[in-house]
Amino acid sequence: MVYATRQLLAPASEASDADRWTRSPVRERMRRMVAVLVDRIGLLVTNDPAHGGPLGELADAALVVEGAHIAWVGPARRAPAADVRVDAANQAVIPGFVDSHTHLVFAGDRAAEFEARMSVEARVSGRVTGAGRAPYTTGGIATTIQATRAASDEELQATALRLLGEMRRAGTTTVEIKSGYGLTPRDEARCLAIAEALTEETTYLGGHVVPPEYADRRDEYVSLVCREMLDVCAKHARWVDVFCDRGAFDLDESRAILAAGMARGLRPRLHGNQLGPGPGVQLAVEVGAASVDHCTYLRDEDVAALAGSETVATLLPGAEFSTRSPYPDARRLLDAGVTVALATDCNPGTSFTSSMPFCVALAVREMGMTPGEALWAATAGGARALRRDDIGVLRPGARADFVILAAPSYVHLAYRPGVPLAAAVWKDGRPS
Ligand SMILES: N=CN[C@@H](CCC(=O)O)C(=O)O
Ligand SMILES: [Zn+2]
Repeated sequence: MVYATRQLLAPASEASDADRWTRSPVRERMRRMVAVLVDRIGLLVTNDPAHGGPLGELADAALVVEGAHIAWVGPARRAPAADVRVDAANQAVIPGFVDSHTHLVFAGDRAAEFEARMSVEARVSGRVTGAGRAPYTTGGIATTIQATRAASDEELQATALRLLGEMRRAGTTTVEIKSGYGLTPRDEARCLAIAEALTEETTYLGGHVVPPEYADRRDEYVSLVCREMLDVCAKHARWVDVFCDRGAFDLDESRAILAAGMARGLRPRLHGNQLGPGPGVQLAVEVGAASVDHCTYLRDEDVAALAGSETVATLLPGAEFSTRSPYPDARRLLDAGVTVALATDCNPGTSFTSSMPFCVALAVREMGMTPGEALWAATAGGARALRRDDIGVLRPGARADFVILAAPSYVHLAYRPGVPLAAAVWKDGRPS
């Protein structure tokens, strides 16, 4: 089982023998005592600058796992003794991907919307051109809201679990999950409760769009998001997010939604500058957001504001791919000194991919990132976007989340696009 959801959701009184064993302190102590040596790593990416450069690469390396954490990292010839040895067969090992932006709790399918968007463009222009003929609009979100409200908890959970399984098999070991397709107090709270059973990184996105029933009562909806909806959602979330963009929320509305969440102890992050230039980036910097996500349309002052801040620019190339929009200019951000992360934005409307390797390949091919920069952004960058220092890095004390690739180098993630290269994925010190 990739995620121990059943144990998390099952009331204690209903625990089976297997559940009791899974949680038993004896098992936990036994697990901690076993040291696992991952040996013969041809190329180890640690993301620890102590080993040189941002990627902290080590050739002919090894690492030792104890319990859920990394205990030792270094040259294979100096590896300490261990209880169990795993042979990496001279392949590359990288930190697990940190997918810091996903919308996994939803129901329904929008393949028809995608097909129409692709087909209209081709028919109008007579050939496939860039964006502008049939651009993505936020209108399609209503389709997913309707399906999500109609779905049972079990259906929503099953979809999220299926997507998490896809992610894990591709090498992702940490996932942020947003609400945002319920948009009633009851539906947002149940979406977040489902997300909370799957990850620590949950995000309240009642401010995704104004749902159709509030179309003529925007102020009432913003008030609902800031009060009654937040009241029932805050306990399930670590983060508050808002979609500050054309067709979603304006600057004042977005500021109010973030302020309300922050007053309840949630930490801010934003969707911004996806559909056009706008105030999202400036607002993110103003409120000290951990991340502003999309960043497709940036003015010079936006880049400068990010460069002078702790706010990460999280780029979501799956969205530009699936909406046939211009890609964000990662090179411009990196050259200005901005911290860049990559994430999938997995959602049924703009980016129905669960694959971080696909996003890495797009970032390298289309956004001016080197393979090394893209790998860092998909691992350490994602960790920064979640303000975490225990993931996205392989050093003693960090979580033992890593991927043994079926490749001699991480460069293959972009060099061999679409090819499943995650040979083994370890999460919390265990292969999964
Ligand atoms: N940009 C806003 N929200 C999603 C898309 C939502 C949808 O179309 O369903 C995104 O991150 O791309
Ligand atoms: Zn999103």
